[in-house]
Amino acid sequence: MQQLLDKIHKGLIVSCQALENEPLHSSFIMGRMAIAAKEGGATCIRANSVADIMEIKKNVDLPVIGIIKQVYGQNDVYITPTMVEIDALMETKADIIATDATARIRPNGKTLEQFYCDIRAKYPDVLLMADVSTIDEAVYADQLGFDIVAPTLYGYTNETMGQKIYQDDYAVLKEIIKAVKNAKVIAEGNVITPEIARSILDMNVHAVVVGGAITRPQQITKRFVNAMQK
Ligand SMILES: CC(=O)N[C@H](C=O)[C@@H](O)[C@H](O)[C@H](O)COP(=O)(O)O
Repeated sequence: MQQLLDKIHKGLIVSCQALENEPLHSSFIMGRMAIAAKEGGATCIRANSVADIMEIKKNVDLPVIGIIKQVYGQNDVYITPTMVEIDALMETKADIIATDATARIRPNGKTLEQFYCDIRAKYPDVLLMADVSTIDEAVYADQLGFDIVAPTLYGYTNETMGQKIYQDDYAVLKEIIKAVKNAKVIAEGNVITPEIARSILDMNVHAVVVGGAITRPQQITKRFVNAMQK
């Protein structure tokens, strides 16, 4: 466990994800993305779905943070929301499992605390990453016993919609780093330039996750087009 955390310390984690509605949706392509990330120096991959994780593990020997994005009806919790997705991720031998750790009630009516206890009862040793959206949620996830806390959902909940990690001189991230006592803090979400990644690394985070700015060409293209139209 500690060995794995050491391995990813201060490194770049590349999120290789493309949902059904995205142009690169394909496990084959995500596997190639992971190879490219490794060639570039990434220390870890974050990936969504059993198929993508299996393909990525076939192609690279880097640790993988596994998630399953699954929407249940009208419920807003979609990152590894229930035990069904945890069980499936355990089968893939994902090295770390990430889940929504916001204060929202989960699809099956469970609170985060109930869900956390269920996971720990069944898989006591799994490395768990909490995807949170606020400072309070980061503190709570740390108190529950999550190994890693990340502001992945900052900007994606009703309370935080549209906020970006780099705004206000990284105020929210800085507060999370200060408030979290035991878990490792990993920066994730809207790290869109190497300069932002560098600034964040200097703030005593364990590692940095970059997704779209590396693996979503539609986002990269848009950023160029927007800049050129100014
Ligand atoms: C909010 C949500 O569902 N985030 C997802 C979580 O896994 C991914 O779609 C993001 O790409 C990932 O968090 C990395 O962030 P960014 O792509 O901004 O570097």
